[in-house]
Amino acid sequence: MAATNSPGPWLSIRKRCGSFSSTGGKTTGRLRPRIRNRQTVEISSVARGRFITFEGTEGVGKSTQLDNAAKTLERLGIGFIVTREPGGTPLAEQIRELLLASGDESVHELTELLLMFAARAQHLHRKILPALASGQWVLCDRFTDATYAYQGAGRGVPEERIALLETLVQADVRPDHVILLDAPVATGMARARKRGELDRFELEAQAFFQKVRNAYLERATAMPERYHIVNASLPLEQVSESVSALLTALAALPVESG
Ligand SMILES: Nc1ncnc2c1ncn2[C@@H]1O[C@H](COP(=O)(O)OP(=O)(O)OP(=O)(O)O)[C@@H](O)[C@H]1O
Ligand SMILES: Cc1cn([C@H]2C[C@H](O)[C@@H](COP(=O)(O)O)O2)c(=O)[nH]c1=O
Repeated sequence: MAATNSPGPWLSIRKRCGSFSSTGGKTTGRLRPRIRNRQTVEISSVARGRFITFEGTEGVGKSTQLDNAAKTLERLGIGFIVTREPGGTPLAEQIRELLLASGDESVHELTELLLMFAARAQHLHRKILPALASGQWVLCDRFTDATYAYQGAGRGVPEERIALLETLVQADVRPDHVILLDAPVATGMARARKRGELDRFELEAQAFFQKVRNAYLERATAMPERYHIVNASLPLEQVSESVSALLTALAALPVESG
C-alpha cells in the first residue's frame, strides 16, 4: 500500500520497518495480526495485500474489468476481495443508495462530499484494511481519486477540502495502484445508456464528465508511479488483455515496490 509520511493517531502504515497497522476491524487470513492495543493490529508487510483501484468516467468498463481482474488473480493463485465505492459494506451501501438516487431535493456539494467520505470511512476500516492485513489483495471499483475527479473537478469543491477529509479518514492509506480506464466521455455514456436507467451522477451533462475525465488524466500525469492508463475505447478483448498483463506484472513486483 502506498503511504505518505504523516500517519494519523489511529492508523499507520510503516513500510520501512515492514509492519502495517490499522484501526480494529475483524481480520481473517493466513497470518494472525499481533494485537498492540485495542485499536491497532500489526502484521508483517510480507503478508500485506495490495490495494488496486479501478477508475474512470461512467460506462468505461470498470465492473467488466474487475471481473476480468478477479479471474486473472485466481489464475495467479492470489487471494483477493472485490469491492466498490461508494459502498462495500451494508452501511456504506445504504449511503450509496442515498447518493445515487435522484430526488426532488438538490444535493449540496458538501453533503455529497461528506457522504462519500462517511461511506469510505466505514468501508476502509471495516473491510479494506482488514482484508489487506490478512494478506488479501483488494480490487476496488473507485476510491478517493474519484472524489478528486467528481467532487473536485466536477462539482468544484476545492482540492484542499478533499485533502483534509482524505487525511482524516485515511491517514496515510492510498491505493498502491490506480488502473485508469480511459475513453472519450461519449463512448462510456453510450455504453452506460445501453445498460438501462441512469442514476443521479449519470444524468449529469457531458461537460461535467469531460471535467472528470480531464482531472483523472491530470492526476495520472502527476502520479505516474501510481497510475496505469488503459485505453478503454478498444474492443473488450484487448482491454482485458492489457489489464491482465498489468496485474500479472504487478504481482511479480516485490511487495515494497508492488
Ligand atoms: N471495451 C469494451 N467495448 C465495448 N463494450 C464494453 C467494453 N467494456 C465494457 N463494455 C460494456 O459497456 C457496458 C458498461 O460496462 P461496465 O458496467 O463494466 O462499466 P463501468 O465503468 O463499470 O460503468 P459505471 O461507471 O456506470 O459503473 C457494459 O454493457 C459492458 O459490457
Ligand atoms: C467513489 C466515488 C464515486 N462517485 C460517483 C461516480 C459514479 O457516478 C457513482 C458510482 O456509481 P458507479 O456505477 O459505481 O460508477 O458515484 C463520486 O462522485 N465520488 C466518489 O468518491
